[in-house]
Amino acid sequence: MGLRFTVLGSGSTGNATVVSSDAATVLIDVGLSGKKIDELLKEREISGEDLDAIFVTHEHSDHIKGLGAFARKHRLPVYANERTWGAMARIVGDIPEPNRKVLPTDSVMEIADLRIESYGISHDAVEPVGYCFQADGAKLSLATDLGYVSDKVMKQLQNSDVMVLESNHDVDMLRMGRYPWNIKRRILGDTGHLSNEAAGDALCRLLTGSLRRVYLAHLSQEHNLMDLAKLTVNTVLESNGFFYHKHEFALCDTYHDRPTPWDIIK
Ligand SMILES: O=c1ccn([C@@H]2O[C@H](COP(=O)(O)O)[C@@H](O)[C@H]2O)c(=O)[nH]1
Repeated sequence: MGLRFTVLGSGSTGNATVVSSDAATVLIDVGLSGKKIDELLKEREISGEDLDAIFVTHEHSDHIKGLGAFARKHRLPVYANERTWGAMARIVGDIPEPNRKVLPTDSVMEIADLRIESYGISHDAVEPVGYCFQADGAKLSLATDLGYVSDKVMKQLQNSDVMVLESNHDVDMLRMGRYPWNIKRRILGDTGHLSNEAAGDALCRLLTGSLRRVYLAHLSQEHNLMDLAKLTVNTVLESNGFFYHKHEFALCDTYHDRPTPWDIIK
């Protein structure tokens, strides 16, 4: 069991993911209440006491809603870049100084045998990041809240074994949906969220290496369906000549209201 993870919740109602190596366990984002995170951890047979640290992607409430309460309750160190700390200070409240850890964007650190790398992404937060994790020769990449996938991000995601990739909306459903135009424009823009097609396009450039599973994540409950997201991503892949067998590669589900099973990458 060298590297494993579970997505506890995914979507604009709250995001949180646990990544675990042989000797370290970390939580990425606390976008649900602290109480809910405790319940979800219990469902996956771990607890806040098993965690070594929390890593924050950005200051939007669906990523930090329960951060302050959860970090205080379990006395956990919290890692974020300097500007994200500034932007979330008021929402998060008091985190004791020794547990306020600054991890600059595009830097690498290690907790025991788990290597953690942050990378900058395009989203309308002050300095949003994604994270890649490596242990025991395996690589997991988390890539959500992306307006678009830049060449730099693409390079960062290369050689992943498993990815959690945003597939937020179906563009036609969003265009015809009930959100006000300014919000639609934001979601569709370069600092918004990845569509199903954009996720498919990104995968066409990533499916050449070791990639075995991609969890489609941060799906809109208004403007998407898991089956539609998978169909669209598959259609983009096939129209670009990528045909695969189930045992070689799989698209997997995430949920807004329940955790994914533990995925044991290695
Ligand atoms: O009334 C709203 C609804 C949503 N948003 C933001 O839009 C994106 C996409 O939301 P989905 O729930 O995935 O459709 C997300 O960032 C929401 O926070 C909004 O600003 N106002």
